[in-house]
Amino acid sequence: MTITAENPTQTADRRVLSYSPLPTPIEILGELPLGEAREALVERSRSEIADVLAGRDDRLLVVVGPCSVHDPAAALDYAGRLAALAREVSEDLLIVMRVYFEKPRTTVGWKGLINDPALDGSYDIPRGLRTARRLLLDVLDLGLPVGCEFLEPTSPQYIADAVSWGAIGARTTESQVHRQLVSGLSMPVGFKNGTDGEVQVAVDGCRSSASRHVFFGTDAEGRAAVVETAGNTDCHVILRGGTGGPNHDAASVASAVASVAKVGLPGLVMVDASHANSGKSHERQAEVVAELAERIGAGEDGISGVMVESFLEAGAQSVDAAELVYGKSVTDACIGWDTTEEGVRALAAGVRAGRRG
Ligand SMILES: O=C[C@H](O)[C@H](O)COP(=O)(O)O
Ligand SMILES: C=C(OP(=O)(O)O)C(=O)O
Repeated sequence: MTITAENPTQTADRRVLSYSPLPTPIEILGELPLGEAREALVERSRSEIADVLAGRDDRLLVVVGPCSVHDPAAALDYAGRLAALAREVSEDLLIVMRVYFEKPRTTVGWKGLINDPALDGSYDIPRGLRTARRLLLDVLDLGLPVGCEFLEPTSPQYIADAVSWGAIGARTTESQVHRQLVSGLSMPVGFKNGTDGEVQVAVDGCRSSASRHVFFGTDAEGRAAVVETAGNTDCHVILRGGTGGPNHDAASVASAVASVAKVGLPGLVMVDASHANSGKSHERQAEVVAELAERIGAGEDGISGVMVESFLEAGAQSVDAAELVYGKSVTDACIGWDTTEEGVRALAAGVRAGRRG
């Protein structure tokens, strides 16, 4: 039998339907360059975020924005409002916009704007990469740093230069592939606790990613490559609750802080007000944000950051709806803009009160 690229062997790829080439990272970066002004913002904000996460800056990091981006225009509209709010509270809060393009699913579902930008199963990933990168540049132009979850091991090659903070989700926090990836990322990265509520896997993720790793990857030309990384020492834990219930309460935070401190990490964690900490209810999420603001104001230490899922409209809608409501999440329910302003201002007031106390 003749060995060809289309038919390299009889026994492999029996379930692969097709391969189609992606543009290389260098092509996309060349089409949509970061440029000096945005680069300066990314550099500055990464270092400010690292300072907050290590307790060298007494502000609170707030990663806030839609559960997922499905409509770049609505995301940019949101970014314009958030940029103004971020300026208003900048003495107390360091605001990073959640601009999530990759969605890890419990089973199956829409996997985000990069995977399926038309939301219709056409999976135009090259278009998704370009749309995502364009949006990142546009958000940076508003003066707002951006946070993304990294899911596909090669996607950071196309966008990570524009990202100031990264996340590894609950479903991948225990994955060696993702820990290796983080070890080479240039920005601070948060590891979520596992979906079962286990915090140690996130602590282990931080420890693993702080190390040098050698692994399979791709280079900027899109070639398969051996990647060697130096390790990322700016990693932290995110408490998102689990199947056993929430873990945003003071006792859970103190216990997580003890776990991170035990391995020599700064004794600080981020608390996700959404996901299993809100039972995916946006109404409950607003209450969790208010509770966290109150506790920070009362002098509780240990919380360096808060994550909030927020969009223009409250709630969520099905991605399959015939007509989508503008500015409403197609994944998890988000708090709406008015509630977001209230919550962010409450967190800022909490930080001020905590400093006085
Ligand atoms: O943040 C988003 C979701 O919680 C996550 O992607 C899992 O979603 P699913 O359980 O609807 O698949
Ligand atoms: C998927 C997310 O969260 P988690 O990994 O905590 O479920 C998310 O933050 O979008």
